[in-house]
Amino acid sequence: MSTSGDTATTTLTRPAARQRATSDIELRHLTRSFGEIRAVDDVSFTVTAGQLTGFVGGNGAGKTTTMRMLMGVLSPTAGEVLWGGRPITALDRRRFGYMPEERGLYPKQGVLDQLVYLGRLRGLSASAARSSVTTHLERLGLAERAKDHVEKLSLGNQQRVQIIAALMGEPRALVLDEPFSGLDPAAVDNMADLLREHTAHGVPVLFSSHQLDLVERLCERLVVLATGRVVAAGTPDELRATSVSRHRLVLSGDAGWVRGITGVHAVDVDGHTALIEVVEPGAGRALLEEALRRGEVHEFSPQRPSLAQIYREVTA
Ligand SMILES: Nc1ncnc2c1ncn2[C@@H]1O[C@H](COP(=O)(O)OP(=O)(O)OP(=O)(O)O)[C@@H](O)[C@H]1O
Repeated sequence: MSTSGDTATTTLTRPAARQRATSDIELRHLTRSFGEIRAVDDVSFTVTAGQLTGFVGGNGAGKTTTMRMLMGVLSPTAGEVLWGGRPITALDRRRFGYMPEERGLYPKQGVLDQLVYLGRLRGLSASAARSSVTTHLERLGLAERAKDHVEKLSLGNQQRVQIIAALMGEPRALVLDEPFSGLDPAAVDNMADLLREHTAHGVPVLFSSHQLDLVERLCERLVVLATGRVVAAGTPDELRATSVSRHRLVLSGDAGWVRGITGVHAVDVDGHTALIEVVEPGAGRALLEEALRRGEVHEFSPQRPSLAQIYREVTA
C-alpha cells in the first residue's frame, strides 16, 4: 500500500541519507560436506531486507556451517549466496556485521580500543568507529567499562562487546550466530531494540537461536533446520497454518474417555480437561457430540500453536 503520501511521510521521518544500500540475501542450494558427513544439504532460503529472520534447529543441525558459508569463512561444496541478485563478493561481506560462533576477542586489550580497531578493519574512519562504539557502549550499559581489559568482564558483558563489534557502523546486513545466548533479560531487550533499528533501515538480519520464545516474539520469518536440511520456513502464521490443530476441552465430568475417540489424538488429559489434536476431518465434531451426550461442556476452544509445538512437529 505504497502511495505518494506514504513516501512523503517516510522521507520526513527517516532522512534519505540514513537509508542504506541494502538488499535481500539469497542462499541457493548451499551444501557442505565434511568427509562423509553432509552438514548442510541443499539449503535454500532468503533473508529479506528489513526483516528479522530467526534460524533455529537442534545441536549439530547445520546453522553455524550455513552462516559460515554465507559469510565466506567456509567454502560451500555446492550452491551459492546472492546479494542484490548477483553472487556475493568479499567487498559486500566486508560491509556486513557478523557475529561468529567463535567469539575471538583479545582478552588483554581494552574494550574501547579493541572495538575501534575492529571498526577500522571494517573500513570505518577512526572518528566514525569511535563515535559508533561510544554510542553502543552506552546503549548496552558498558560505558563505565570502556577502558577495562576484555578479560575483566563477565561472560555476559563480553557477549555485549561482541554484539557491538557486529552492529557498529552502518552494516548492510547482519549475520549473528547465537547473539542472545548468555544475555540477561534487560540486555535481550536492548539487543532486540537495536536489531529493530537496523531492520527499520532496510537491513536483512539473520540470527540463530535456541530460544524459541524469543524467536517467536521477535521474528518476521523463521527457518527451521534439521540434520542439514530446511524442514520449515515462513512467517510464524504461515507455519501455524500447517500445524496440526489443537483444542482444549473442559467437561463437567472426567475427560479420560477422549482417548478412545477415533481420529482424535489426546495430547494430555488431566481430570476434567483434555488437550486434543484432530487428526481426521470430522473427528472434532464427533468428539464434541459425544462430550455433549455425556454431560456439560464448559469449553471447546482452538489453541494457538506455540513455536515450540511447531518446532517439535517439523523436526520429529
Ligand atoms: N570443521 C568441521 N569438521 C567436521 N565436521 C564439522 C565441522 N564443522 C561442523 N561440523 C559438523 O557439521 C554438523 C553441523 O554443525 P554446526 O556447527 O553447523 O551445527 P549447529 O546447528 O550450528 O549446532 P549448534 O546449535 O550445536 O551450534 C555437525 O555434525 C558438526 O559436527
